[in-house]
Amino acid sequence: MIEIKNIRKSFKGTEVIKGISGEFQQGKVNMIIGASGTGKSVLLKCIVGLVTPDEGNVIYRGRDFFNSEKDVQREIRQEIGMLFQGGALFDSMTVEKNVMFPLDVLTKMPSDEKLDRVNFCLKRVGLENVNKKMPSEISGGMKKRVGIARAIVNNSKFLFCDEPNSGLDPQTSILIDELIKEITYEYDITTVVVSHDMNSVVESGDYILFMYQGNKLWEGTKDNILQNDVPELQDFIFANHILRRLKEKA
Ligand SMILES: Nc1ncnc2c1ncn2[C@@H]1O[C@H](COP(=O)(O)OP(=O)(O)OP(=O)(O)O)[C@@H](O)[C@H]1O
Repeated sequence: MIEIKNIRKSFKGTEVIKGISGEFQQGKVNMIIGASGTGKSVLLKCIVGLVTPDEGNVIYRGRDFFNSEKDVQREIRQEIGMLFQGGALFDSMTVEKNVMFPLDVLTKMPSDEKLDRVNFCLKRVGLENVNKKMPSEISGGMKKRVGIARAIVNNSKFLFCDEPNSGLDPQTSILIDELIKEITYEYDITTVVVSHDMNSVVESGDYILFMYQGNKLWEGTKDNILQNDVPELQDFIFANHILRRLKEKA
């Protein structure tokens, strides 16, 4: 589990995260949702330690990240896998080298063991016989799969995904959502996904934190999000015309 407590962050006197708390459960897909510019990415960066909050705590299975010694912070960092927007693969490295990268940097594993682990993860995300391809030779959906393989290669306990569906067609988006869900449940990972894709939210959101202008306005699950009584969340959800029409018919 990851607990966040009263996170605040300002840039040049403007507060963009205004005291957010929440609990991201282990073995669940936890989602941070909200409109563009509302602070989702800044909150995610505070959680993974890329940005230091002005106030608040981020607690990884009992370890308070910002109040820990450097070696504990390093230990937590090694347990984190990240899937960045657009995949963020290294263009000059093969698929195999991309997935192996965290093992090269973070472990002293022998080469044959590293290769076995890379092959296992590539197979797990449905990719075989692509080891020697360059990122430019594979599709956007395949790049995301490679990104997921790289994020779990070091047996991550925490998986962060920033807009995993960006740039994908609706069918590929669904496959990527399914993969993130399956991996989360199978390996009992605490997964946190930043998204503004309502399809993903209603399919995957075991826990959902809705942000609006730096505040948490609602939290709940995919099973009760459509019954919320928060006008800002309703506007966010029903900005999707199909959902709006379904609501009007209901
Ligand atoms: N390093 C920074 N310096 C100053 N302002 C920043 C910085 N990073 C983010 N902001 C501001 O913080 C606010 C929230 O940005 P953020 O990127 O978290 O939004 P978001 O909800 O992730 O949006 P999107 O869905 O478009 O990615 C914005 O007003 C942005 O301009």
